[in-house]
Amino acid sequence: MIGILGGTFDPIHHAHLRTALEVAEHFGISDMRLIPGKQPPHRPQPIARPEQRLAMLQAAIATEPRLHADDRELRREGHSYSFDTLQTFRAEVGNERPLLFTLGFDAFLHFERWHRWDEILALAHLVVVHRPRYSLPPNGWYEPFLSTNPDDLRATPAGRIYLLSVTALDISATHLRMLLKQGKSPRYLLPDSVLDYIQRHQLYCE
Ligand SMILES: Nc1ncnc2c1ncn2[C@@H]1O[C@H](COP(=O)(O)OP(=O)(O)OP(=O)(O)O)[C@@H](O)[C@H]1O
Ligand SMILES: O=C(O)c1ccc[n+]([C@@H]2O[C@H](COP(=O)([O-])O)[C@@H](O)[C@H]2O)c1
Repeated sequence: MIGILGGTFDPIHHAHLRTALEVAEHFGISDMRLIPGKQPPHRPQPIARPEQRLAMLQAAIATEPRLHADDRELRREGHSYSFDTLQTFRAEVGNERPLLFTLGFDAFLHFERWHRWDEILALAHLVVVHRPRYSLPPNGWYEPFLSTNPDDLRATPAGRIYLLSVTALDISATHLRMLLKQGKSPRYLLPDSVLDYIQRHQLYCE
């Protein structure tokens, strides 16, 4: 089983890290990939450069062996579509190994607008994690795909949607960038190693 958490990570924060770790522990995953997007679709483009977002991610996960920084989207030109990313995983690991693509409620609410969204479940399972202030509408398109049994996801390579409560942390990168712009400290909302990097490179201050 390979776990995947994609994001803009501008910058990475404790809610991303807890989500990645809690998904890994819930499913017993030893290889959880955090994948920064080079050109994230459907949102304003990041402020920090791709290599800076990767460096902050690497600093954040340096001491946790289950979490791995994966730079495949940074090596690809154009929009960082998840469908394309998942296809590269399938080319590497074949069609049998379960892939667990993790995303928060906020991202999942727009899933039907994603590039080739209706083909993504043929490539991976989706683990949709709770995020404070967001909820899913009842009777959504996704209901026939829901599973509540982790063994279902272990037994098949793709095709299920699993809702998971993770520690509720109302942290967003937008809020962290706003604090920094206002000259306030985001300390304790993200790892000190990431804050050190931000300060050394004077990121998000204007
Ligand atoms: N506080 C949180 N709780 C649960 N999931 C989260 C949280 N923050 C981010 N995520 C999830 O992590 C993934 C990457 O998120 P992203 O890098 O866009 O962070 P963000 O804090 O939402 O950033 P921004 O404020 O810049 O949009 C998405 O799937 C998102 O839903
Ligand atoms: O593939 C798409 O069309 C698509 C559209 C929006 C978001 N995503 C993915 O969703 C993840 C979270 O995105 P974001 O913008 O919240 O950082 C990240 O892996 C993105 O690549 C993917």
